[in-house]
Amino acid sequence: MTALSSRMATLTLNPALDLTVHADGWRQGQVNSGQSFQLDAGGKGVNVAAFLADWGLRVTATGLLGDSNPAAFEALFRAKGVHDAFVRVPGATRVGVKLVDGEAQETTDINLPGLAATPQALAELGSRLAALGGDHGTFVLAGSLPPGVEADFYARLTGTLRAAGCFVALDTSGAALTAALAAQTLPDLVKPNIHELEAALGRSLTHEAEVLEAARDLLRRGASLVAVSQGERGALLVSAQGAVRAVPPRVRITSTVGAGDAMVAGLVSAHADGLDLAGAARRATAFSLGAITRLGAHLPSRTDLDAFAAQVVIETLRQVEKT
Ligand SMILES: Nc1ncnc2c1ncn2[C@@H]1O[C@H](COP(=O)(O)OP(=O)(O)O)[C@@H](O)[C@H]1O
Ligand SMILES: O=P(O)(O)OC[C@H]1O[C@](O)(COP(=O)(O)O)[C@@H](O)[C@@H]1O
Repeated sequence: MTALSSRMATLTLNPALDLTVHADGWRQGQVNSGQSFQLDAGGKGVNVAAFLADWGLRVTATGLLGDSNPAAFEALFRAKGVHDAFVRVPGATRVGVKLVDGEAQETTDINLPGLAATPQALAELGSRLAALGGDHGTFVLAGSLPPGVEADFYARLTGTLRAAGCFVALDTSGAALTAALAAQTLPDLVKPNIHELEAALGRSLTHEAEVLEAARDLLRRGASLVAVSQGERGALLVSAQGAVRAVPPRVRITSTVGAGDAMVAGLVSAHADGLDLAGAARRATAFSLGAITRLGAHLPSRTDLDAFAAQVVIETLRQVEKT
């Protein structure tokens, strides 16, 4: 097989067991009563793999997984038919706390650092990635880097994978995103949210024109699609075809956890299907709407996704050339 294979791989160096607590009207610094809780296997690449598998694609999930609490991940992979290529490492995968206030329609996330990666674990992961590179044409590199991993990990891996002819999508934050965006070889697809992009570039992007200019700069430097998500304001997508804003309809939110991961999965599936920019924006937003209207990384039926897609408003943005 060649790197043009349709198989996709997602990489999660820092998975998380997401503990969602529903506590309507909860107040910071007070004793609160909650209504319910749920524990889901998560982390960015895990979620992307789950969404892609729900869409019907063949997916391998790799990364580093604690060997003392892998059951929820293994059950998720079995249920979705995701090939489990995670390296097991000693210890427990972190828990991520997600506090949902259904009244205020607000989700508060507390993400922890995660298990430190040892040189041995990283070496084993390197071998596994090299093997996957032989028969996977698309790689999604997603999530924060755990302690023990250099900030330029994604930047270097992107260079290696793209040199091998793979399509690379990146969704990360902090120093890892800064390094990846400053690298010689950029990922094909980048999906930061607006706050992550501002932090990575070290400047605020208040006006749409500033976001567009930042995205176009990444295109000039080698990316083929930049999607900047902005929560309920939707997302701005920029490619060689132009720029669009995808505005979601108002929906009843169950939890916004996984909204961005679903968008990444939608964009990757749109790329695989050769959709144009507007089609990709519609598909990706429909995936996000599917994610925020349910708990865990599960897509609704194709009928429901089509209904969401039909409600997304695609605004074409004018190219404002600098004089
Ligand atoms: N409150 C919301 N209402 C409607 N759509 C939303 C809402 N929050 C997120 N989305 C959808 O999910 C996409 C990704 O959400 P965002 O919060 O920007 O990503 P991330 O999870 O990476 O921070 C948005 O572009 C939008 O389409
Ligand atoms: O790797 P990070 O940046 O710490 O994020 C981990 C968290 O992100 C999630 O993947 C959700 O991400 P999004 O809400 O951005 O889609 C959770 O499952 C997980 O707890």
